Amino acid sequence: AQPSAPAPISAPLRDLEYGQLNFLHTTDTHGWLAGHLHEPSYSADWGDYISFSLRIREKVEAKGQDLLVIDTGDRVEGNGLYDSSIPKGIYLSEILRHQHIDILTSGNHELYQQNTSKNELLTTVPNFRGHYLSSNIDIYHPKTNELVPLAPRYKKFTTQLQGIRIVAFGFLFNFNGNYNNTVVQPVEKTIQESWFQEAIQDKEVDLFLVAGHVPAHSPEYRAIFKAIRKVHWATPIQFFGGHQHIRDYAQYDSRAFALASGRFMETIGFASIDGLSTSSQPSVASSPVFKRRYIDNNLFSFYHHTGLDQDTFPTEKGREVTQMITDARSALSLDTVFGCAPRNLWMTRVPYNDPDSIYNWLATEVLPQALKDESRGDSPAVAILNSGGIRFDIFKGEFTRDSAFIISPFPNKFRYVKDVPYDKVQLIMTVLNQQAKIVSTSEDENPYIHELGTPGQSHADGDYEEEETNKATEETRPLIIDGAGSHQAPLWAKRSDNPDIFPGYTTKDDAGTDGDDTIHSPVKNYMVPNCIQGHIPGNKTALSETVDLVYIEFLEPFLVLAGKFAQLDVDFINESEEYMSGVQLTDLITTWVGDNWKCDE
Ligand SMILES: O=c1ccn([C@@H]2O[C@H](COP(=O)(O)O)[C@@H](O)[C@H]2O)c(=O)[nH]1
Repeated sequence: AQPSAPAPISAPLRDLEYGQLNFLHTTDTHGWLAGHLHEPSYSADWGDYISFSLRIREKVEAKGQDLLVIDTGDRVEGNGLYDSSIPKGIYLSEILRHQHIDILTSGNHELYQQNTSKNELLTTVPNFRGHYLSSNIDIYHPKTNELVPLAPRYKKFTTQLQGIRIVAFGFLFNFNGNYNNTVVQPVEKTIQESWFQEAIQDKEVDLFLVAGHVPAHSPEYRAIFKAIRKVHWATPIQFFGGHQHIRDYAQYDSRAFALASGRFMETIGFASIDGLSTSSQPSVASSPVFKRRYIDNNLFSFYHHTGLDQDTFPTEKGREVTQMITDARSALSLDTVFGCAPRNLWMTRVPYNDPDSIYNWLATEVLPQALKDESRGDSPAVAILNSGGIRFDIFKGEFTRDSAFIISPFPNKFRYVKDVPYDKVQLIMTVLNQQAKIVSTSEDENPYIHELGTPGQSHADGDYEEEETNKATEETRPLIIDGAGSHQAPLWAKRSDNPDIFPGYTTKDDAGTDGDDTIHSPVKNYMVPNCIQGHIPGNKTALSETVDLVYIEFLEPFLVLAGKFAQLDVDFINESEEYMSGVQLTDLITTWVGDNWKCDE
């Protein structure tokens, strides 16, 4: 773990249930390779994960079993380790490559910016040659401008020890927010292509392995499942997915399961299958048995599952990578302090209009006080942000350069159109928040396009409180211990009634409620709107009838549609101009923090 990471806390654990074939899975790591430096439950780093997978490999191979390591994308955007370097990702790419990954795929975040996908093609794909798969993404090659697959479409291989014959694919969900140097083909169309149909005709297959940046429960995975089942009524299928930032496990039939392993290096997913045929034993009598476990990413869990301790667990490679991360964080000055947060500010743990909501803080303090384009004189403005652009909580204590990128990693600037009737702005807000389907930018029924809000909640089941004004009660508020001095406050505390249990993941999935390795008490979450607004009154106290409509540029395609619906006669693309030229939301936040959150001497 990193030198400043908190020590993990002991807790009751469920064991891993190994099988003939075992998997470790990460997804949506978003640059958090240093682990969480304020949360003991997730405080292991990528070096520890490397040691963990090496130790698990030793353990399973000693029993003649196999291990495969999977990563399903969104490795970038979301942490200073990736976003603060110039160019972005130079340290992250080097750190990542030290993990042996058997199958990896691209997420949507690898494709938002031109440089990110270019870096994927020229650096990450070669670093993981033979392992990176891209079944439905093409890229215009930066040198030839020819449209080429980002990586091979699929591969067939056999496992090292048992010779399990696997056909593997690597998909991305039907994403259409990519920069125009890449092309994402819808999954449903891709599976009609001849290469896919030929790949699934193979009769010498013991397992289909579908890795992808695709939710475990999704129309895309159902389509792939159906396509394979048309040809193979009984061959086991193991899907690995992601994108929604949740722990999830979907059962498609008794021989097809999908695992999603959370977000931000909080979770190491584990899956196993027993009862598979192999090249030397092509038919098996029994049905395969599938298992899953979500491991909290910390050393207490890692020691427990490997049966090792602080002396015997670390590997040389793991230690080296931990040091690489420390060096990179130092070179990037990620611990530079901009100010000290006087309290915790939450994304979804309190209602969004609560004084402790990060969105309330942005709407009532940061936007009104820091967003001002001098060239607009006294003109009042209403500024709109999508809540999904904010990615993490702020903990009481030091607010660092790393915190800024963790909260707001995207290089999004502000734009505005002038003289918009205030009532039209409010109508647009209603459309964005309540009529998500209307602002779908796709002709097709696309279940992800309206993800203006925070990733997990657009697909939340019963875990989110709908009632926005509902106040969290004492016992449902996360239990906090204030950090000493100006240090950040850790996000945990043991409960006095049950000293072994503290708040964390309590996952419900298609296999039940016993998936998490660590037994936790639940944390309550509240729905937040897709978009929030801040009022910038200028020198006037009351809002006049027309305002500057200021918006974060990510919202533009959605505003075009919402504007039409609100019968606002504005051409957002051609009539808008930059507001506070060159300033990004991240800059606005850091400036406000520097001006307002002084640290006590
Ligand atoms: O420039 C950007 C890019 C993305 N967003 C927000 O992020 C989600 C997608 O993130 P996932 O991790 O893939 O869920 C997107 O829907 C936006 O809400 C952004 O605000 N700005």
